[in-house]
Amino acid sequence: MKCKVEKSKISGQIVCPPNKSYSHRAIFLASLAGKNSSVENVLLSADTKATIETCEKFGAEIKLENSTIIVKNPIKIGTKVAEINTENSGTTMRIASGIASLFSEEITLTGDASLQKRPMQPLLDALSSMGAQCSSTDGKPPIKIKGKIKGGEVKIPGNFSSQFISALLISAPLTENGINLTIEGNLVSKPYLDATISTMRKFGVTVQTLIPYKRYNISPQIYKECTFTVPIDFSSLALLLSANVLNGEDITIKGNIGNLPQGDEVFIDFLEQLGVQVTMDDEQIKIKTPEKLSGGKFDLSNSPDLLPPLAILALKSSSPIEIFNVKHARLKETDRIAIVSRELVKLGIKIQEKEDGLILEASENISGAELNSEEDHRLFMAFCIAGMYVGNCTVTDPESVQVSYPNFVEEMNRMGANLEIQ
Ligand SMILES: O=C(O)C1=C[C@@H](OP(=O)(O)O)[C@@H](O)[C@H](O)C1
Ligand SMILES: C=C(OP(=O)(O)O)C(=O)O
Repeated sequence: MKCKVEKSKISGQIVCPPNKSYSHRAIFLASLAGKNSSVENVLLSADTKATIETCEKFGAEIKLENSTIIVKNPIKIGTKVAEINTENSGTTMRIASGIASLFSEEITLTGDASLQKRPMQPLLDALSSMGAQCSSTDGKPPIKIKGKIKGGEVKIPGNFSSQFISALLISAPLTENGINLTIEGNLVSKPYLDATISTMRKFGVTVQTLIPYKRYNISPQIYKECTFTVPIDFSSLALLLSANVLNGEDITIKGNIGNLPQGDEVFIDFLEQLGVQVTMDDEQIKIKTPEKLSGGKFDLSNSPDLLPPLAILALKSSSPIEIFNVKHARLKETDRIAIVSRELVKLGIKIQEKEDGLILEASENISGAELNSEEDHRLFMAFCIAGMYVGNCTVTDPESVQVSYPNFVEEMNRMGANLEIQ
């Protein structure tokens, strides 16, 4: 399927979707805690449904009431587990692998074609060093894990994905000995580790930080019952804000902003650097956009998911937008550096692809094109927003929005966009 995109102006109010990363973490931790933990304002998307189904396979009983998840019975370590398929969700795959290592029976985890290309070896090596037997296809899913790990000293490289470290932290309190964790090299996507630790704290577990983003100690503990409320998703908000900058007229974005750490909040600073005025309180965000953005250099090491919404702002920028320090964006649902470079050039943006980022500059000749999003939800949404600015575009794979923002197309059209699924 594809989506035809005509030049569009959008206006009015829109509610930002709940946060995907916190929904995953809270569903897992509520399922590991005692009876009757709940997660309010949970994101219900294909990725978070994969997490719910994974917890059910691990033996949890979960009830859904409107947008609240209630765990009737927690995960039972030792339940006989059939194969787990986490579909397109890297977060689910990584955290579930950590939990699988607490079971003594072998568990197979797999995912869709995209997930089968994403790295798992550093996490499997870390679990093996604690006594698990792990196998995989070239370090990628499908993988097999046979625990059970007892904990102890573990080392893991930080330069591929913070999700490996989140996975070890979440499983650590449930090991016999606890875990002493050392992160080797520079850690990417650091705020996602803060998100993991904050969520663990809400569920009554303490992570001792010996050296931030380097050394952690987690003693044996139990997760305690909690009612967790999920805040808005700054990664989805970044897409809404870039839609507003390129195509918006008097838009108000609503949602529970909360005070939990979110690396992608830095998008607000990026917009200000580009010359956009942002007004924000606890419940809503409004912006005022200049005729032309001013360009600049942006370090996305801690916020890789901002690459698509930031890259498309080059369309309205008088100077280049340089994105750097984000080689790990190549390890997502697609190689986002390569695909953004390959596709946005079709609109007439001049692009230099670097190993760790992109330099993008608008040209005189901006025109519509057929854009291939390669079934990557963030690329599909960013390309549609770019298409709304340029006009006369098509973007492939509209169904990918199910992963993080299921009603994206309907919401854009409600606000006046001209997106037609064909
Ligand atoms: O833990 C998480 O919820 C996530 C961590 C980040 O991945 P990496 O740590 O692999 O960069 C981010 O890109 C992803 O969308 C969600
Ligand atoms: C990379 C992403 O998610 P995950 O790693 O969970 O697949 C994403 O949502 O952009």
